[in-house]
Amino acid sequence: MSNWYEEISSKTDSILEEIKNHSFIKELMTGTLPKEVFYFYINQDTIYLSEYKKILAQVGIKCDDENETQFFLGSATGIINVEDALHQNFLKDQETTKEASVTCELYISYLSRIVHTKSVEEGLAAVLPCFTIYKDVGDYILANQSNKGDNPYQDWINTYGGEAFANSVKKAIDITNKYASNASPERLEKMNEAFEKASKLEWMFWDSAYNKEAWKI
Ligand SMILES: Cc1ncc(CO)c(N)n1
Repeated sequence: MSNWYEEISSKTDSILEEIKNHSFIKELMTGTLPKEVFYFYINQDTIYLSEYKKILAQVGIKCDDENETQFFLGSATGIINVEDALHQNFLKDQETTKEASVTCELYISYLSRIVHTKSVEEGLAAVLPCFTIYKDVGDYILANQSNKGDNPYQDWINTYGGEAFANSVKKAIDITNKYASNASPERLEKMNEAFEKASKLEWMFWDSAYNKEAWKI
């Protein structure tokens, strides 16, 4: 019997395919991604994660089961501590900015609006691609790369392709499926829209880093 996540991931499969085929991901896999592009990405991702922590905590507060709240609060602190360490490691000795790019600002603002002004179901659907897409990309690279020994980005790849992250992604999916199973058709439609929009924003986030996106003014 299929569940909400299976259905929405098959509907948005083309976005995931576009992400896997993006030059950013292809070059990350071969290790040929220019260093300055990766630094731009990690710098923006540091800014993104500092807001995403708060967004996850907010989703957790809205859940009505204590274990679910614990899971999201734990994700906000635990997983992101791991990611922060990864980021600090890659960014050491690099010049950094505190200014979010247009796309980073858009993604953070979108998630924040959904979790603060919409239903818990929509909030869960909006934050889910951050879990699932990174896991899918991590697994995809691990399964297809031929240079595990000498890829400068291997620590990044292992973080998202690893088992610890997979467990946490599974839990996020299970919680969201549970809420979806009790949602009205109207609310399910909103969940689908949120999942799709956040998935597109994931693609845009990588694309904006690849092009070192600048504010027009
Ligand atoms: C933009 C973005 N989405 C998802 C993740 C995974 O946590 C991340 N580090 N950055």
